[in-house]
Amino acid sequence: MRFNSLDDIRAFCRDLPGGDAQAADAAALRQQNLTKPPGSLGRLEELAIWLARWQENATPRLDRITIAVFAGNHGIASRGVSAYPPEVTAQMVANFAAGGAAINQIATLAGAELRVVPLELDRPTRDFTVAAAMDTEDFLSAIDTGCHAVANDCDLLVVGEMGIANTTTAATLCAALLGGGASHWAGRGTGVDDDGLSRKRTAIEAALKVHERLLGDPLAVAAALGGRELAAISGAVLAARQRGVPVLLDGFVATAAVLPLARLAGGMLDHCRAGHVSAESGHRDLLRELHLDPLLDLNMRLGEASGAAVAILLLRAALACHLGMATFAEAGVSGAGD
Ligand SMILES: Cc1cc2ncn([C@H]3O[C@H](COP(=O)(O)O)[C@@H](O)[C@H]3O)c2cc1C
Ligand SMILES: O=C(O)c1cccnc1
Repeated sequence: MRFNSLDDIRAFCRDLPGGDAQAADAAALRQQNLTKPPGSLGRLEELAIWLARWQENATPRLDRITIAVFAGNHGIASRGVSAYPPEVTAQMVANFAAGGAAINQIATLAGAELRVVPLELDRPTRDFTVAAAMDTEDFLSAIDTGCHAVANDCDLLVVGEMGIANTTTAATLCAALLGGGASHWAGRGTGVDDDGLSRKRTAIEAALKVHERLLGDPLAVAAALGGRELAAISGAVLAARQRGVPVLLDGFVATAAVLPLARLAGGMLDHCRAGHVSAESGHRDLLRELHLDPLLDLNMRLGEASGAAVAILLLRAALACHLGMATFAEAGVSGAGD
């Protein structure tokens, strides 16, 4: 799939694929017949049914899981909004390739393929307190990169990011599209001190002023106040919707990346689940705004898809029960009131 204009994206969002209701009904019926009191596996039951709906298959699979970590650099990093220098983005991309990051360990444990996608790291986006971070062409190109990260035969997509200063970008998108002010959405990210947090708030406020006239247009906001790796995440989420691939979102940054899409169309994130709620302040409120109930709450605040990757293990538990358990009839177990 290729979006040649912002209007192409808007058109796709107006006519979203709805998943397979029959596959979901069949999976729900199977859950009723498995050897357990109805509902006793709690959210694991709902997760199995959700996989069936969005894979369009009553017998869902988790044979091929892709974790896509998109990386980008941000002009706003020059404002002293991160505890780390921008070189760390490329250095961590090298660390992912060498197998030395947290996500490498969790991906291996979860049986998932890790795909790291750097987006023009030596050409940071513009400082959005001065000008638009990206022009439309740049934004669409990042969306396209995200679309290409989703294979047709993928059973589950997990999205995350690496980009020094991108918690400022994420907070700016939230403030622009949800209101509430810079202080509400700015958190400590990699661990900025009080001065750093204050620089973050100042940058967000300046950006909101400079781009005030765009604030009613979610895609214009995503281009002017976003980042390439966030745009790529939204592209991957769009492609997943088209290709019948359910998605796990990682933390604050990955969730903020899809906020502009959610503003375009109710139901846009129905094929997505929040893998976890990050300790980054703002994530819990953002999830509430998007009606996403996180699967895990582990006080993690790393990014790089790590929280969502841990949640793959829960999906594997849900699927193992769904596919492997016996029904009451098969096991000769009496039902309630038999
Ligand atoms: C060594 C290291 C590894 C990381 N892995 C993810 N992030 C996370 O931290 C960054 C966002 O925080 P801020 O907005 O404060 O810069 C992103 O790159 C994010 O993925 C990391 C950050 C560091 C330093
Ligand atoms: O929740 C996140 O996405 C996050 C938190 C801190 C640093 N980087 C990312």
